[in-house]
Amino acid sequence: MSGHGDPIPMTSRAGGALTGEAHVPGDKSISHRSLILGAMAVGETKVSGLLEGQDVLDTGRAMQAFGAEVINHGSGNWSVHGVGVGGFAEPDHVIDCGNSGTGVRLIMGAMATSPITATFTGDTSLNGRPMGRVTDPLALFGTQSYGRKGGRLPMTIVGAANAAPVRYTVPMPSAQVKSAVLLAGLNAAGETVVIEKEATRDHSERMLAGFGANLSVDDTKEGRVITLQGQPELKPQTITVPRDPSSAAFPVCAGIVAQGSDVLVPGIGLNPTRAGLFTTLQEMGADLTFENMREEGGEPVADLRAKFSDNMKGIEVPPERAASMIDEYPVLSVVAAFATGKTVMRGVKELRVKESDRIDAMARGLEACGVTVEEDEDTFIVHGMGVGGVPGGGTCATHLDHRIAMSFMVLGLGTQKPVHIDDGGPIATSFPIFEDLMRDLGANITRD
Ligand SMILES: O=C(O)C1=C[C@@H](OP(=O)(O)O)[C@@H](O)[C@H](O)C1
Ligand SMILES: C=C(OP(=O)(O)O)C(=O)O
Repeated sequence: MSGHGDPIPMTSRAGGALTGEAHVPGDKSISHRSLILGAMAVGETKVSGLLEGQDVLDTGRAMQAFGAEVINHGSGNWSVHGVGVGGFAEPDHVIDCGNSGTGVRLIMGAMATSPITATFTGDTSLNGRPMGRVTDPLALFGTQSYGRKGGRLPMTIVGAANAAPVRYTVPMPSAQVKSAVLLAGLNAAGETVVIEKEATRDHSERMLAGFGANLSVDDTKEGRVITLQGQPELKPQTITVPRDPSSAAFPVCAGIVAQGSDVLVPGIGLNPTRAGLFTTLQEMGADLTFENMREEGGEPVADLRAKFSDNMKGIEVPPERAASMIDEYPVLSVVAAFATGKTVMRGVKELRVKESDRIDAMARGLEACGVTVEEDEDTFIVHGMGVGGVPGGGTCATHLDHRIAMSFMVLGLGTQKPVHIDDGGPIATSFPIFEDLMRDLGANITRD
């Protein structure tokens, strides 16, 4: 999906409590990986609860272009007939990854050590994002890349024949880069080692092990050292995709900021590499509780109960927590506007290379709604105005960024005047049922 349709301006207004249960869709990170690893296994992988957002649908189409069969059985049930490690066919058209950084970077890794050539593109947002962070380590395998200036898409990748394994320390906290190198290492004979100084989401490691790859993870002074034996035969799996904590963040934060609310968001994974937002909200004094704590598929899971919180304080978010909540800073900065005092977010420069520059997008939108912010390259500070104190009334630019769009819709549920966004279309990339789900809870969110 290289373009979007007409912009969809939207408005959210305060008024009325949000109540009931919010069943959020499947995890986006795990959905992408289910399709890609399914395509690299031999035989049929069955997936239930797949996120049917545009990002994941684009990855499914890409896997078909590389020769896998991807079948939609309805109601979130999909199957993938994989072609095996090293079995990708050369696509006969350009691979369009739409809005998805995860999709394009993981797929580049997955094809980088097969002797085939593929050209990748995306929408205006994705074509502005840096790909050098992936093509630099892929070059160590012998993979060649030809992109636009600054390592931007559209880009052609020429896969390496007979790739040698690599040892690579990821220079920034990025699960996408780590995963791209691991996926490339699958078709390199010998041991590929990836080292990350800060732990990032570990779905690739867990799922590779689940598919039968020989992989070990060691915590050392150097960091997390992941060692993968190349050229395994991956075994097809039956996967139940858990609900996405990054999507859960929106009804949870909406419940916290909308007067009188009591919202239950059931079945959310609390994998420590993903759950930083919920810890942060509790530290701020938000009325957020974990009910029915349990284990599912080896992961901690809980039902999250979020109630209107009128006594939150701004805090310093520890920078070492950033990777575990990287996609949640936009909506955290909304909650911070309703706290008293400053919320200081340091170590967040990765936000500048997401679907938009998320520090800039949130700063400008919050200012348009009467909130004072401060920023530097790596820091974002929101000056809270307390419950009832946030004016609202602005129109916020979403820059083809789903999380910016949803964050400002949450803001409007607690402000004095309505909050507008110029385009809610990108919400469909990760949370296609967002509007219906929020309205069912009682949120006043409308298309203009
Ligand atoms: O690996 C993944 O599934 C993701 C990794 C993160 O990106 P980075 O690797 O760029 O931090 C995150 O922002 C993205 O939404 C999903
Ligand atoms: C950053 C995100 O996704 P991606 O990098 O896959 O586009 C996100 O979903 O917030």
